[in-house]
Amino acid sequence: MSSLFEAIPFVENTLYESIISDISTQKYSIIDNFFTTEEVLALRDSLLLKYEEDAFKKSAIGNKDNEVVKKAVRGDIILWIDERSCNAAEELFFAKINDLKDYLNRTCFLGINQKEFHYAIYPKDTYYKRHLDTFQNDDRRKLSFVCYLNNEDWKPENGGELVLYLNSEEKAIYPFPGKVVIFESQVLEHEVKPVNTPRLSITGWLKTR
Ligand SMILES: O=C(O)CCC(=O)C(=O)O
Ligand SMILES: [Fe+2]
Repeated sequence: MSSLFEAIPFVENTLYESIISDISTQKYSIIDNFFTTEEVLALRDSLLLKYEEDAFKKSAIGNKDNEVVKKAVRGDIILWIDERSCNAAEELFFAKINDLKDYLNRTCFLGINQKEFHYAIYPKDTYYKRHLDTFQNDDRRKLSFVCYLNNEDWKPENGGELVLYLNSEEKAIYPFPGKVVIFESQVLEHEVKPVNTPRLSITGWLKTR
């Protein structure tokens, strides 16, 4: 008799295995070219178009039921992405995210069955102070996911490093285009250093119900 697991072919994915290994040993993983140059370009165009349409709003601290806008803590402006009404670029984005999510669920039994993603723009002189990505009234966020959509010529002098506060060191990560950073939402405190050139990204969370 064939078992349920034999019915679903499993192909090991080297990239995903290295992400899983990184997260289990150090609580975070950095993937330099998770998105191709073309994908970044399409997603950046999508972000900029929506910004021109004025769809962004000042981001808030707290979740959707408990929102307070606090400029002293974070200065980015955000736009949530609705997976049910995606454009072509966003569809490709979610195809990659869902593939990774399904792999994580099959290999790590994480039980991820929800996700939420938003575009973010950090205008000049904004930042996001040191924080954890979980809320007092909601601990469903398991993995945080940041994808940078900056121009190819982004320079370290532009600021906006993501700093992860590890046990023994502070890890600074430059927001180069196509790079993805994944980390454990409930464990790793982090911050975004002040930017002196607008900084573009998509941030999201893989969640349990
Ligand atoms: O953009 C980043 O590098 C991190 C953003 C962040 O920490 C957040 O939105 O919670
Ligand atoms: Fe965060």
